[in-house]
Amino acid sequence: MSIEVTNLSFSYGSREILRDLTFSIPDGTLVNVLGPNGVGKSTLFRCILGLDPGYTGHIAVNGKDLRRLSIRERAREISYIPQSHAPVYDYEVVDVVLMATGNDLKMLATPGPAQLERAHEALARIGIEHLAHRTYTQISGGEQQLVLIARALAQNARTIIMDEPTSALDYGNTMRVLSCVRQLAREGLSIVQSTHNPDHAFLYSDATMVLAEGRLAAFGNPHEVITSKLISELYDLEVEVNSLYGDKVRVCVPVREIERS
Ligand SMILES: Nc1ncnc2c1ncn2[C@@H]1O[C@H](COP(=O)(O)OP(=O)(O)OP(=O)(O)O)[C@@H](O)[C@H]1O
Repeated sequence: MSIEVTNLSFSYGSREILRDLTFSIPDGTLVNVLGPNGVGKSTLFRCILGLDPGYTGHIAVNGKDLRRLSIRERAREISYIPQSHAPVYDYEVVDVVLMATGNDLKMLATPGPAQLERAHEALARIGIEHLAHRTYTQISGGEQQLVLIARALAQNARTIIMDEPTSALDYGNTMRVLSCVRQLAREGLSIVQSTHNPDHAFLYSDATMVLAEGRLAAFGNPHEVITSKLISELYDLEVEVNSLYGDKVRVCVPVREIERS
């Protein structure tokens, strides 16, 4: 089991954000987390990453109690791709990826040929080896996102957490990044990503987790979880889920907009 969360609650001061969440994410699963702005998706990720240690309950990553892992041990189990970011790396792309390979080095040791090979392998795996010697701050937002995925891969962790990985991307890059992420899950990695687009959950997830008012409102197969009723209530908007291509794919439509036109 990649991630096991039991009775997780978390508060900022007296404000409870997450209330009694219990769920398990098996290996090789792509999970999309849906929920309105401010519901606690990033907070949940921060707890699982060990960045908000003040939670109650129990979190195990790849069978290991999160509280017992050092920062270095956590980095071996789980990698993180943050929400859209201001690029700070004025380095070559390959060096940005190389930085993630340090978790298996001794203290103060510098990366060597093995780590460099791993960085190039990760770039090749994501199909962006041609960017290796470009300056990170001078490539596009979509390319930067792909570099961050390569960086997460080079970290060699079995579990990847992605906080709205496509929020800054155009349509083409969004689909390319999500498709790449799905392929990685098929190869055995566990990936948990937040999204604001339920259509993406239909297209690119094995399971959908829905957070509402601090609680786990639903978790399971996207076709069973994402219903017109749930999405309408979640976003306070009249939405109808429609089926396309013999129900191979479903899409959400805000019906009021159609009635007006
Ligand atoms: N450091 C903090 N101190 C106090 N409150 C915080 C802090 N960080 C986040 N919050 C609050 O906790 C709640 C959950 O925030 P969080 O960022 O987890 O939501 P989210 O679901 O990821 O939102 P979004 O979809 O907008 O990114 C919000 O109401 C937010 O204002």
